[in-house]
Amino acid sequence: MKALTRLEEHLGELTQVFEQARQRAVLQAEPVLASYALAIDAVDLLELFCRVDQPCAEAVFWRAADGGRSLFGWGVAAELSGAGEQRFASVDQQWQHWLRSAVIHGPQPPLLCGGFRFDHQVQASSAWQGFGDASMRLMTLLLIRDADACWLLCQQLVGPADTAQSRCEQVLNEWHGLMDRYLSAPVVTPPAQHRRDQSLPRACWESKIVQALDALRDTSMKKVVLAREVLSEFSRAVSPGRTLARLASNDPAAYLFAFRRQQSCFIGASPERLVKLDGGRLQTLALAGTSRRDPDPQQDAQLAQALLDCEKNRHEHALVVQIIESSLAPWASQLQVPATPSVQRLSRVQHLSTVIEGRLRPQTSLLQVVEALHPTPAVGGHERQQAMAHIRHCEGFDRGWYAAPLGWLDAQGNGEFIVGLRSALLNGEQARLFAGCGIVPCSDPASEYEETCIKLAGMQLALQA
Ligand SMILES: C=C(O[C@H]1C=CC=C(C(=O)O)[C@@H]1O)C(=O)O
Repeated sequence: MKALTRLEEHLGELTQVFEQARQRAVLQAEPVLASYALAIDAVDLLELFCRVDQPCAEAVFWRAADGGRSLFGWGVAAELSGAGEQRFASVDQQWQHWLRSAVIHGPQPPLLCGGFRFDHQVQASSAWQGFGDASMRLMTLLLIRDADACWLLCQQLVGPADTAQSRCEQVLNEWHGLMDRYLSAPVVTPPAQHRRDQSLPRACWESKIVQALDALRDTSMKKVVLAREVLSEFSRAVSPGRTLARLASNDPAAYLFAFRRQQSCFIGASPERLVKLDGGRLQTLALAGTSRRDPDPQQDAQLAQALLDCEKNRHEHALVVQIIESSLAPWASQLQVPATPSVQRLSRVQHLSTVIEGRLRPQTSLLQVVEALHPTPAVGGHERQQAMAHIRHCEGFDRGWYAAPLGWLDAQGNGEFIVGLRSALLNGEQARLFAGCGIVPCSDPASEYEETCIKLAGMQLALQA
């Protein structure tokens, strides 16, 4: 807590940074990005997220699966958005534009975090209002933790008509709001009791799989991923903090994320990295092919071996590897692609997984790679346009940010995006849960349905009182 109260001591420097940005903004006649970072004592960012768990907070939490970087963002200073086909490019261009004149101070560069809608061609349903086709936010306060090092980043967009003082005040107001919530006694609300679930009846969903199998037989489409949405209702508002804490303890090997926007929170524990970029080194992951886990280690090892030996799962997986490799080729060199997959174990499921590494080509940005990869056949299908059209016409609900790229990028071009799987959209007493499966010609509708149930179980457990 001591670590979190030092901002006032830096007010002089903070004002100087904002003043410099204001002067540039006057010269350029447009707002200028200003960021000020300072090292602070290590803070448990998950605990921070849980303690400031109150409705209407604009907050973000993100934690890498390898226990690497965690982020906690509070308050929105500015947002880069985009719509339609150009959404990745337009965020990229606006970000580059801001960075050309930015005033940056301290040991961490400015950083955006947010996400992209799964399919920009589908109109957002009312549940997903506020999330956008592309929405990368400059959070007013961003806490970054890498291993034991921790930083506080204050970010603002300073306009020509602003004063440095007014910008400082905004940062301090957010800071005090955060501290008030953090330091006040936690509001202990009784846990929400699960009331009921609504979803497409099993037979109807399985008939969609039969329809997909027909399409795989009758067209040149080779794979399509179909998902289910389950609308769960609870006795009272579901707490994002409590849910996130449970996800963290139930599945420590997953990426954790929570995007709080107005009354809603998109939350999850995803096993799937889309792409990580660190100093030009690129890492991505092909993840497809699933089996359940078994509490008995011997049985569990047998299930893993059966997954590796299963022709259907190997085919489903190989398609993902092949497409990721070809999608990356224009953007990355020296690609290393292992010939055989390994097994990635999570608490409830195990997946076939292949780590793919390479070097980013010059003049290429992280968002160009994200755009090239999304949607991989692990969440869309192959051929991509055919599969997307099939999902659009047959799935029957709005995926929103489910199965979409979520993550962060910084002013040095580094960043990481994951795929928004094993997730739910919380809104008051309701939670929409999502899970899907890759359908290939020999898929069995009943087994696919059961696979979605296992994939949903992690979130269901986290939501349970
Ligand atoms: C689409 C999902 O999982 C994908 C990722 C891993 C394994 C998958 C599979 O085996 O079908 C899916 O492609 C989901 O969890 O909703």
